[in-house]
Amino acid sequence: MKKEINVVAAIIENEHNEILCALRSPEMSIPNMWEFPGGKVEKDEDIFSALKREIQEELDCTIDISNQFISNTHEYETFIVHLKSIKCKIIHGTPKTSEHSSLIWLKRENLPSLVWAPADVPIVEELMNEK
Ligand SMILES: Nc1nc2c([nH]c(=O)n2[C@H]2C[C@H](O)[C@@H](COP(=O)(O)OP(=O)(O)OP(=O)(O)O)O2)c(=O)[nH]1
Repeated sequence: MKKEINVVAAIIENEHNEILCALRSPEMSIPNMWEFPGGKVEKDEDIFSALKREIQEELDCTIDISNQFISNTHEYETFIVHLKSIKCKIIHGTPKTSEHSSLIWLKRENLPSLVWAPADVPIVEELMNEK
C-alpha cells in the first residue's frame, strides 16, 4: 500500500494581486517543480497551525489565514498526497528562500507558465477561473 500524506499549501496573495510561487529544489522530493509553500501536517496538529508553522519555518513569515480553498488528492508513483490549499496573507516578514530554489510573485494569468507539481494543477486551474 502506498503511503498517504496530508499536506497544506498556502495561497499567499499580495497587494498587487500576485501569488507566491515556490520552486522545489533538486534535493527535495518532486524536485524542480513549482508549488505553493507549505508542508506536511503533523500528528495531532490542525491544518491551520501546520500551515502557520511551515510558513514560519520555510519563509520566515507570519501569516493570517483567510479561507480554505480547494483540496486535491493526487497519486504519485510512490505515495498519495491529500493536498489542502488555504488562502492567507502575510502579516509579518518578507519571504526568504531557505529550502526552495526560488520564490516568485506571479499574477494569476501567468501561473500556467510554470511547471507545477502534478497535485497542484487543479488548484492553479481553480485560481485561473476565479477572476
Ligand atoms: N508544500 C507543498 N508540498 C506539495 C505541494 N504539492 C505537492 O505535491 N506537494 C508534495 C511534495 C512533498 O512530497 C509533500 C510535502 O511535504 P514537504 O513540503 O514536507 O516536503 P519535503 O520535501 O520536506 O518532503 P520529504 O522530502 O521530507 O519527504 O507534498 C504543494 O503545493 N506544497
